[in-house]
Amino acid sequence: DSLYAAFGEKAGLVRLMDDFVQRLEADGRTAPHFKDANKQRLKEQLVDQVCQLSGGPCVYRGADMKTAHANLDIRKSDFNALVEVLQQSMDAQGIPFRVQNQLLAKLAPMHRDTITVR
Ligand code: HEM
Repeated sequence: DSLYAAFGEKAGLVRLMDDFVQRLEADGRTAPHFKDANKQRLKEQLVDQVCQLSGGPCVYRGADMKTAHANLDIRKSDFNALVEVLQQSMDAQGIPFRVQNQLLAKLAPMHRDTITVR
């Protein structure tokens, strides 16, 4: 079965990203970064991006990761905090650990383009 199916297809991803962005705004480590973000657009782009990455029928049309994060002050610790919040969110949605790790493996290499402060 595809990873997309394991995430509950489009409806599951919409639920996940709603919850994820809410947690990003609530967590003291990530909140400052997302204070001025367009949360609705961000959620939609995350749904499309993860839908495509997980083998779903979507096409991600947002900015490439380097461009999207270029003007943001993102450190390795911020990246790690975001991944931890995503894990909390996937736990809350009942996503199996094995499935969580399959997504995290696809996101991990993006540290190169999203961490802007070395
Ligand atoms: C695997 C890691 C990451 C992925 C997959 C990811 C994904 C995305 C996507 C898809 C967008 C939307 C691009 C667009 O609208 O065209 C975005 C924007 C953004 N991301 Fe990330 N991101 C990652 C890491 C981070 C980290 C670590 C932070 C900060 C803690 C961060 C903060 C932001 C902010 C503030 C925006 C802009 C929102 C706005 O201005 O409306 N991202 N990201």
